[in-house]
Amino acid sequence: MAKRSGAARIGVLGAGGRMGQSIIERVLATKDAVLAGAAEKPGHPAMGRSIAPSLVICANTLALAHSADVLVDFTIPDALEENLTAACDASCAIVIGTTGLTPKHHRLIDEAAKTIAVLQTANTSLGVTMLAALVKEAASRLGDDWDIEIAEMHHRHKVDAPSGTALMLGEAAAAGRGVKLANVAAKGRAGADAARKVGEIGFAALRGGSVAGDHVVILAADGERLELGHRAESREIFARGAVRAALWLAGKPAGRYTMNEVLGLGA
Ligand SMILES: NC(=O)C1=CN([C@@H]2O[C@H](COP(=O)(O)OP(=O)(O)OC[C@H]3O[C@@H](n4cnc5c(N)ncnc54)[C@H](OP(=O)(O)O)[C@@H]3O)[C@@H](O)[C@H]2O)C=CC1
Ligand SMILES: O=C(O)C1=N[C@H](C(=O)O)C[C@H](O)C1
Repeated sequence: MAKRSGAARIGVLGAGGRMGQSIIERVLATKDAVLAGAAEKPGHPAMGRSIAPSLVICANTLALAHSADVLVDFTIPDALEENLTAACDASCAIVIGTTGLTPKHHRLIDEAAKTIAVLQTANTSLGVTMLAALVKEAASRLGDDWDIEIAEMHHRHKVDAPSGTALMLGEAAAAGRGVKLANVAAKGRAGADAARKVGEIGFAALRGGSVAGDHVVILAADGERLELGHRAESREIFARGAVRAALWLAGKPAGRYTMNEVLGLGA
């Protein structure tokens, strides 16, 4: 990947979306970043919209990848394969913030990371990255008699549940406990047979209004409760973290990187 010289050129995918718009603003306000362009899916109402002098939102992800050092993808899971293919074909790094990813998507990311630099995270904020480390530590030190539950609230438009961040915090708790999340996760309890099972990590998802993203991990024992949480006051924090990650990733050799590395918290 020899495309980089000077400021990093960033291409934004999902440019008409809530995060896409916020990331474009952040790139334009960042000294070391240059907006290479922005793309949306064909036929999107934002197509052709002006985003900077002589730059409009286009539908050609591959052309954008060729003109960028790094793509920033906050779109939908179904767009991931095409976005990774374009990034690999153009030898362009990619930051993936899209949530709702399945194991199949993670296999595609691992495969792409053999060719290009890829950073995937469900949450680009500094606070949540730190929170995940704290949750892992707490889960590893407190015994199995501490029940772990994760609650989150997001705006009324969010389509995936539990949030990618809630699942990431669940992974952190499970890793602290030395178990696999898939074996202990309880998502959306309901009905007359929903009593908590020993060792479960439970999830509750609330949706409403314009909430940017609230998460709390509750560790509950007999007689006491530890709550570790984070509240996003606006999408700006995610955009700030995404651009920071993009600048860090541009020019890196092929591999799969983490937000912890961007923030110097270790792999
Ligand atoms: N990692 C993090 O820190 C954060 C992650 N997210 C995640 O980012 C994703 C986007 O969130 P948000 O911006 O709120 O959602 P939006 O629905 O507002 O934006 C997604 C955009 O992507 C567009 N899109 C769909 N398919 C394609 C495609 N093939 N190519 C290019 N663009 C496409 C959508 O178009 P259309 O509307 O027509 O479908 C839409 O404009 C979600 O998965 C969300 O959970 C959000 C915040 C922070
Ligand atoms: O869709 C959102 O808005 C958000 N999605 C991410 C998630 O699923 O965790 C991150 C953040 O909480 C906002």
